[in-house]
Amino acid sequence: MEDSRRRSGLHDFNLASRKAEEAAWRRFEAAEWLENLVGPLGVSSEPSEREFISCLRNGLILCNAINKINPGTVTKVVENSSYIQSFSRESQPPPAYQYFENVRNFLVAVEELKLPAFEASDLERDTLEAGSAAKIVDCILSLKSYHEWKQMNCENGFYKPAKTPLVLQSASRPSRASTVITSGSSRDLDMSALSEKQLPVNGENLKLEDLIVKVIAECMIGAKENLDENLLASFHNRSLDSFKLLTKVLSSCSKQLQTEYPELKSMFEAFLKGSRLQTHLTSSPEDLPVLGISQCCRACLMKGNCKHRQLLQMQEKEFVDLKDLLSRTKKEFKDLELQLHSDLEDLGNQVQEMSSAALGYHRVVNENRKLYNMVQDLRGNIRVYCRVRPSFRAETKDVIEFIGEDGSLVILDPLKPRKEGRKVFQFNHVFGPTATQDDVFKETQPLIRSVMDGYNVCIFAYGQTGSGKTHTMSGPSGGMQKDRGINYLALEDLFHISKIRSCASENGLNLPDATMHSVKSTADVLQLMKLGELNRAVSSTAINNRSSRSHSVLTIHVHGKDTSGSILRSCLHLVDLAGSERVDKSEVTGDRLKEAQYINKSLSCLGDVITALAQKNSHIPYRNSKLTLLLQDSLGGRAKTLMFAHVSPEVDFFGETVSTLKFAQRVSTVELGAARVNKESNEVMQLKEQIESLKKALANKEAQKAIAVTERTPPRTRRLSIETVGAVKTEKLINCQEKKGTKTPPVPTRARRLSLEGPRYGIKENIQVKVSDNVSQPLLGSASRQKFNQFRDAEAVSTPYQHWSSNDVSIIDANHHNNTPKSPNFSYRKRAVKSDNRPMISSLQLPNTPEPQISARNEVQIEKQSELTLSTEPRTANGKGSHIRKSLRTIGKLINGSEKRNQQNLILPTKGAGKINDGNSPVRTSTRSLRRQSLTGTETSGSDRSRRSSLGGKPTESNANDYRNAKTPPPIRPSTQTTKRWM
Ligand SMILES: Nc1ncnc2c1ncn2[C@@H]1O[C@H](COP(=O)(O)OP(=O)(O)OP(=O)(O)O)[C@@H](O)[C@H]1O
Repeated sequence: MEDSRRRSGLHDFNLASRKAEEAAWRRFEAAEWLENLVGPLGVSSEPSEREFISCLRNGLILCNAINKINPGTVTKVVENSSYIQSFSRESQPPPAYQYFENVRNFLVAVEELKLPAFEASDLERDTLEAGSAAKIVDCILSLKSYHEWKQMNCENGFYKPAKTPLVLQSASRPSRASTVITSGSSRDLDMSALSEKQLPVNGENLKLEDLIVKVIAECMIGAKENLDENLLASFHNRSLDSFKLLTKVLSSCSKQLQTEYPELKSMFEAFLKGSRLQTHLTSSPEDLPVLGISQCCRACLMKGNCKHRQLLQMQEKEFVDLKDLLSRTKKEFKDLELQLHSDLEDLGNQVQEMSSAALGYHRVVNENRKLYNMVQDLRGNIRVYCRVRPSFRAETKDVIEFIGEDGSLVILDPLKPRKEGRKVFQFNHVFGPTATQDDVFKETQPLIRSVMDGYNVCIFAYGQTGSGKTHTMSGPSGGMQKDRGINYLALEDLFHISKIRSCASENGLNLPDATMHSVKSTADVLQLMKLGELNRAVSSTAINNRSSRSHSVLTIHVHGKDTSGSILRSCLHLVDLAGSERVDKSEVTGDRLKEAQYINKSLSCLGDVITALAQKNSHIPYRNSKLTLLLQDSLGGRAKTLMFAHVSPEVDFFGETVSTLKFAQRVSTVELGAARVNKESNEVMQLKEQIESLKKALANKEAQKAIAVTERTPPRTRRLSIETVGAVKTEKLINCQEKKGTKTPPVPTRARRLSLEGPRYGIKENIQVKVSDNVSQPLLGSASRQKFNQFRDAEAVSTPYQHWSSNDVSIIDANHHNNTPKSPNFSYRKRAVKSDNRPMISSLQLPNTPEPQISARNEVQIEKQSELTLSTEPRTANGKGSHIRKSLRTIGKLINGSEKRNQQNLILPTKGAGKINDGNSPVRTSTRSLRRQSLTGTETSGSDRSRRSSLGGKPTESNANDYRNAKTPPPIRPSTQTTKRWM
């Protein structure tokens, strides 16, 4: 549609331009003829319409021309010269009517000759319009034809005004002159005159070419007679262009020439051959528009180099090319559009894929972390979580560079270039400064809950002073509800589970001790914890204005029975360690300094234990401090252990941060073996009961014997062992050993030391808060236990299937305080404690003097004692004693066979067990003391030299004051050094 419109537009343009050229051609011809006839016209050889008309306006040329053809036709011609002569004086142009006279005379003469005329107004400048010159040109060319005819016929014949096809259009316009001339139908015109004419002889005035053109023109006029009206109509309504018309006319001319002028045929052909017309006649239809112009461009035709045609051809070609280009571009555009659509679709799909991949990635990361933790559990590794507290100094730079979701932590040494100063650590999880207490608890919850399934769990917070340990374990001070720590949340959770499990059994078996009610809610325990918090030593240092000056241990014992009747016993230690500190930084003095030294010493012992565990040493120095002894079950008893390593983000503490992270890294390599459930089958329970009673009987017997022997013979101290001596003897032995400067003071000595300095520093007192007498008592005496068992068994029968018939929680708050007020609600006792970190052999309490109230924990210790006895060869024996021992041995074997775990946990005090420092310790004494010195800021000597900084590392006396040289744990075997990363 568009194409056809464009094509018709182009066709119109071609037609108009052809017409214009045609008119110009005729005008030039007229001008040329007039010039030849009357002399120079004063215009160019190819005048414009305006020029042409203006030169004819005065009618002088026209009158002269007609007078030349028919002399005397216009008798009175107003000449320019005469006019000039008559009006030169005034120098004014002649009036218009003078010119009009000339024109009118000329037009009258033309009309008399029956030639096409025009109107005088056509010569007026003002009325000049496009095409008005055509009538004038027609008139002049008719005059020319008449002149030529007159010359040819020499007055012999009758002139018929020629009307060439080229003037048909102008002639078709209604005009007075044409009406006159063409009053008769054009069909009335005949060629009779031409048929009568004689061909001019060669060599006459006319050239051959002119002659041929004349003949052709005549033929065309003649042929017009034969032309179809329709053909002419087609030409007028532009469905037939001039070229086709001319072609048709020429072909009829050619026929006519052949028939009428056979002698001209060859000449005609020769003419066509030499002229461009030949080309035009033989041109292909595509050249038709071009031909139209060429026809009109007579000058070009004559010269033989028509530039217009070439130009048009080029333009046509360009046009075709452009059309091609357009169609190609359109196609390309469509292709691009399609491509764009498909690309957008692809992009959408890719974005979707990527988002689902990202979701998948996060899922996989979480899954991997869980699996990693599972593997760690299976291997029995201590879990290590790292927590970075928020920075208190916004203006200083943080050393924390990156905290990964996968438990990776990158810190940056502020004094080194970025690349070299970067240190990467890997933990089970890292909590950033924005992590909330709930976030931390959520990660810890599964571990805490496993205590309800019979696993021992220990969670301890470690780190530099002021790094947020207490915040994690207890929350902000003052017992605020908001941001409560793990201690509170864990308790709440445990009680919640306990409640759910006991509700699950409508007639559930409750523990027989009704007094348990006092700790059935978190509030009860919180009460206890508040007591503990009150008793905890807290003071201000340069680093932390509420610095804990003692370790805090909250132990929750859980007792329960599963559906098979097996007893589950587990405990949860929640430990908030006192912070390691560089005394030069904390700027403590006096008592605070001593506290700091004790804190560092006990942490050092913890480091020793961790190192020994990491190196899988055969001997683990648990007994080197009260702290490690307390945590023995958790650190080596196949318990689930979690450590929170706390770091401060400030640049000032970079050294401490690195050392804490290194220590934590080492802790994470410790393999404790897969955790085990503390389950005792019914059979074992019965056997234990038996052992209990036998043991008691044996103890009574031996005590009596010992007294008798003491009375008879003086003590032989060298042969006494700590397992068999009586209290009095032991006292003596201790005194003796103290005099000798032994490194392992026996129990009573330590107890005495406690009374002297214990309440002041470090772990001073171990207050065991017994939640319920009724809970504890059955665990002690055999009579009570039997009673308990009977009750339990009876209840067990009545409730055939319950996963947990009930859970019972007893609590040992091992906070250390100076003056513990006796609470009427709770009974408590001082445990075997120590004021320093020397070993406490709590398991060596004399069997015949059991404390009236003893906790579940003590119960365990008693059990160990009995096993200890079983595995140790008795010094004295009589018939009865050996009999009892025999049966005990048998029972012990039974127990040992079914309860290997207890055996593994058992610390057998062999002859060398009382030593503080065993020879197996991998770190040299001197190195340890140097490390400790760097931490405590004091010279160490004697037995203190055997201690190692918990932070371990290289000797640092040379740079003890450099905070960047905080101690690092001692190197561990390459096999354990490898940072574990989750798959
Ligand atoms: N994650 C945390 N978000 C907000 N405040 C915190 C965070 N961790 C620690 N703090 C704040 O930092 C200060 C020091 O924390 P905290 O007393 O728990 O340190 P600590 O390691 O127990 O120190 P110390 O060993 O001296 O007892 C406290 O004011 C505490 O509220």
